[in-house]
Amino acid sequence: MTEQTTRICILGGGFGGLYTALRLSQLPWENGEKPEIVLVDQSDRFIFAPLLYELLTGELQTWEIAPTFTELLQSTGVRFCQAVVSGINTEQQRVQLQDGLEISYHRLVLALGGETPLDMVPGATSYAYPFRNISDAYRLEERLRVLEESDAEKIRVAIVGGGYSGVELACKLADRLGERGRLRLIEIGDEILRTSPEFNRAAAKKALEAKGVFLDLETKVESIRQDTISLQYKSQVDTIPVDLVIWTVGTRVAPVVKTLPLKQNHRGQITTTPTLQVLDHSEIFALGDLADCHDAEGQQVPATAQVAFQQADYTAWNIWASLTNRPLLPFRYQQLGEMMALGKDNATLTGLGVKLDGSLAYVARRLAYLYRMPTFHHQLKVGFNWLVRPIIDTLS
Ligand SMILES: Cc1cc2nc3c(=O)[nH]c(=O)nc-3n(C[C@H](O)[C@H](O)[C@H](O)COP(=O)(O)OP(=O)(O)OC[C@H]3O[C@@H](n4cnc5c(N)ncnc54)[C@H](O)[C@@H]3O)c2cc1C
Ligand SMILES: NC(=O)c1ccc[n+]([C@@H]2O[C@H](COP(=O)([O-])OP(=O)(O)OC[C@H]3O[C@@H](n4cnc5c(N)ncnc54)[C@H](OP(=O)(O)O)[C@@H]3O)[C@@H](O)[C@H]2O)c1
Ligand SMILES: C/C(=C\Cc1cc(O)c2ccccc2c1O)CCC[C@H](C)CCC[C@H](C)CCCC(C)C
Repeated sequence: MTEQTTRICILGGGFGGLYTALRLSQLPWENGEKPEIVLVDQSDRFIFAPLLYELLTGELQTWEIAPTFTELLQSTGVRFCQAVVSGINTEQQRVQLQDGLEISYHRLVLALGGETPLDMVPGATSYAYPFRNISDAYRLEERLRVLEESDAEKIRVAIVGGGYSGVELACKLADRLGERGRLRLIEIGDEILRTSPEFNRAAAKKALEAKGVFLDLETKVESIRQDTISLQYKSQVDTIPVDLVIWTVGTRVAPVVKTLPLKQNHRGQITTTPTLQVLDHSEIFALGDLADCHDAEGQQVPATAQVAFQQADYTAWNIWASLTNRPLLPFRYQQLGEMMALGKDNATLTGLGVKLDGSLAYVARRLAYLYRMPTFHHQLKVGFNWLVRPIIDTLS
């Protein structure tokens, strides 16, 4: 009788899934122990979301922030399968794909991330633009191009959500649109960037003010139409003409995750143990935005790339440990700080005892993200381009 190779199936190739696959491929598997690693994603590209805004300003190109999985997984031994996950039979340990194929697994990694809910107010699904992935960025780019080519004197943009995405988008778009832009940032609370360190919040407020972005605080979006947005402020509703509404509020787990017979919290996130295993299913690991995870100290971890990136190391290690009869490690989250883009030559950074803003923070943020990019080969390609491109641009 032939013994079947152990198969690890990773669903989702974002910060959680891709980095788990890469780490797993680097672990010291002994001869004959090396499992088959399969990474499944609906897209052909990994997306480095923290740098997604830079596509809109032309500062970066698609290949830099969204390399293909084929390129990234070259010579790692990880098999990539481009497919939409439609279900999981947790009893038979089989993943169902939309094209009808099935993949059986010995260990399963759930890392499907989240999506932006557009059904929070009437009209948003039809008229608002989300900003989460490459298709969103391309769709938004196309709308901006049409507006820029129109003969309208002003381009009126409303950005819903004064969190990180809303603030970063507002600053980048203000720089792109220049004098033609009329931007407003709509925030339901009485403060933007509620969870940010004071230094970053102050730098962001200063940048928004300098760029003339109008702040609507304590303001709720009532509804969105093709060319208007209705805003409620202190029980009064105003309807304002707009050319573009961008929706950045909320993260919801994908519908396929909701259908799984696994314990979930009120937001649909899957409950994990500190070792990142799913309750009652020690063969299934969950991480990133879809996981409800309390770390070794009992702290609930936020839904960020920084967290998913760190969880990937633990997930890979714990899968390796579970297959080689070693003890598993509880996830220890290290909050290293946060960085924010505040335009085409401005950023803010608070972390590891360092506080920076302006162009220095801009460069530091770029370097810190270069260091976080997947694979040394991709880092080299991108880093080389960042060094050489300004020289070519100056000469041409
Ligand atoms: C514009 C933007 C900027 C951000 N900036 C930062 C930042 O600066 N710092 C930070 O810490 N966090 C940032 N975040 C948050 C961060 O991107 C997420 O927390 C992080 O990506 C979560 O990682 P994940 O692996 O859970 O999911 P993701 O990285 O979203 O990956 C999920 C993957 O699953 C795939 N997938 C989904 N459903 C299916 C399906 N049914 N079948 C097959 N594949 C599927 C997707 O294609 C995707 O590749 C930002 C988010 C956005 C939108
Ligand atoms: N640079 C970075 O580090 C970075 C960049 C992007 C994303 N991220 C991470 O990715 C995740 C998502 O971030 P995000 O910025 O996209 O979203 P977010 O953090 O959820 O921010 C959304 C903002 O919108 C507000 N809001 C909620 N409902 C609203 C409504 N109906 N109308 C108007 N405003 C409303 C929220 O206010 P309340 O807070 O009062 O609810 C919050 O300020 C977070 O975990 C974040 O840390 C990080
Ligand atoms: C705040 C820092 C890291 C946290 C962090 C934030 C994210 O948004 C992530 C997204 C995705 C994956 C991981 C993370 C993540 O870990 C970085 C702190 C950086 C330090 C404070 C110092 C940075 C030094 C520069 C690299 C060099 C500066 C040179 C300068 C221009 C002279």
